[in-house]
Amino acid sequence: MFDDSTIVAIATANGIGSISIIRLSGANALDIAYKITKKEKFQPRLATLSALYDKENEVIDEALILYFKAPFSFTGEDVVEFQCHGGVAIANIVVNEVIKHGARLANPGEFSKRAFFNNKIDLSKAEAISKIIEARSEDAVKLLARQLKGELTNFVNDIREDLLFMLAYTEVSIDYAEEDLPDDIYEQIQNKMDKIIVKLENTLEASKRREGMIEGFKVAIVGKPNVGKSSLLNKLLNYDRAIISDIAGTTRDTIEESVKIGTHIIKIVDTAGIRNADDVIEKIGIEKSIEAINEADIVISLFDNSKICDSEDEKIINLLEENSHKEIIKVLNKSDLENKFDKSLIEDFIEISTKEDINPLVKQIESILDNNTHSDEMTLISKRQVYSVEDTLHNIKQSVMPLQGGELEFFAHYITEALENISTITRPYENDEMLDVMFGEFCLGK
Ligand SMILES: Nc1nc2c(c(=O)[nH]1)N(C=O)[C@@H](CNc1ccc(C(=O)N[C@@H](CCC(=O)O)C(=O)O)cc1)CN2
Ligand SMILES: Nc1nc2c(ncn2[C@@H]2O[C@H](COP(=O)(O)OP(=O)(O)OP(=O)(O)O)[C@@H](O)[C@H]2O)c(=O)[nH]1
Ligand SMILES: [Mg+2]
Repeated sequence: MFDDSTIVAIATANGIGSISIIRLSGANALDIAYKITKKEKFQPRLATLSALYDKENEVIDEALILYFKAPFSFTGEDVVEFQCHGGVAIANIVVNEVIKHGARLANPGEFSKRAFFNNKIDLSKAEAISKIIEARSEDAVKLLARQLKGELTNFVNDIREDLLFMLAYTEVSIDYAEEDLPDDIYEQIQNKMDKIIVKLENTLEASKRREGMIEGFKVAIVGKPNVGKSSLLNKLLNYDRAIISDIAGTTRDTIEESVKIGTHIIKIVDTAGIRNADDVIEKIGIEKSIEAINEADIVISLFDNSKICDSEDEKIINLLEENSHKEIIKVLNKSDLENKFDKSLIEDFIEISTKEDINPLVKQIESILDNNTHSDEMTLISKRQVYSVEDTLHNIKQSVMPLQGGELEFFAHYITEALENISTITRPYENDEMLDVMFGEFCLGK
């Protein structure tokens, strides 16, 4: 499936740090380590201090050597790690020397790919590793760590077991006479089927709700012109990102920036003001605001507390009602000025001023995100996983009718397809291209 060359890469980040790790994997890893250290033996899994030499016998560094004897390593092959002094210069010299001794530079994700093909990790775990490295919030890390520890693997295995049970039903029905089968076998199948359907639907729904945990939840700030949307964005970011002015229509395009709130990463979207405009550019801006509402996980709807509520505000209140399934936070801004807004028109609002402390709003955002993330529901972490579950669900639903009609061959056909689809989450077969693309997206040295 891949060549058996010995691969090498710097495993640590490219920059200044106290230690750099160079990782080697493959049949020649140990031999190369002997040559570079002039040693004759390494005890597996025991850190050994040694000088490293180049081909001219000059000392490169003093390093810790760690040998993992196959198959008990991350990749399942012989692995040697050189834990050197930090910085990119030493690490590059070591890599070059290792290459001179016959290793080649690893491709992105190649260590993980080998771990996968040697059955050390399945695909769901490989995906978790890849995403954990890029995760920007503690929440994302915790979610991904669960998948790395096998939560999705177990989920897939449970479903596979149930599907196999159902498939076995068709076998026994063919092999045995009707009267030898348990009376309730059909109900048992139907019960299992209903349970799987609910389980898969819940997982898809929970995963959709928690999509933002990895990439960041989207928070859109909307309102009519001049209510202080850009001022709020700047305040949340803690720097002057957007231009602010008292001229209505200052922001014309949407602005998106990431910031951390509590343990969550959010993407804040500042939008153009929503109003009845004739100006073409402004109209586009308004359409984009509506789009931002559609895409957002949380909508912050801003009103000007120093002005009397007008038809433009009402328009926004209507727009919010159309989106009442979303998390909406209604905010009365400019509360430092004389309050003129008719508060009976909206419920559950927060009063703030972007000139002062906006903590009540931040707390509210945090609490919504906490509620959406702090649960142990099974969560899918990639589009690939979502598609597999959707396809599986589809197959199972297709199998219901044939089961009821006693067409057991058709029933078995759909259940077999469901089995294949759910299995692709952990172990896709005959799909080299997809695997190449996937592992190619991993960071170098992983
Ligand atoms: N120095 C170092 N730290 C690291 C890694 C590494 O490769 N090197 N990892 C790289 O991602 C992660 C740890 N993951 C690892 C996973 C499996 C094995 C391993 O040797 N597995 C063997 C033995 C298992 C055991 O002793 O329980 C095996 O699976 O057979 C090593 C690291 C994070 N930290
Ligand atoms: N007194 C007071 N003025 C504010 C407050 N927030 C914003 N402003 C002022 O209101 C004006 C409009 O602020 P922006 O942040 O540009 O408003 P916007 O909603 O982004 O406006 P558009 O981009 O035109 O849609 C500016 O002059 C701000 O300084 C506030 O809490 N109190
Ligand atoms: Mg603005």
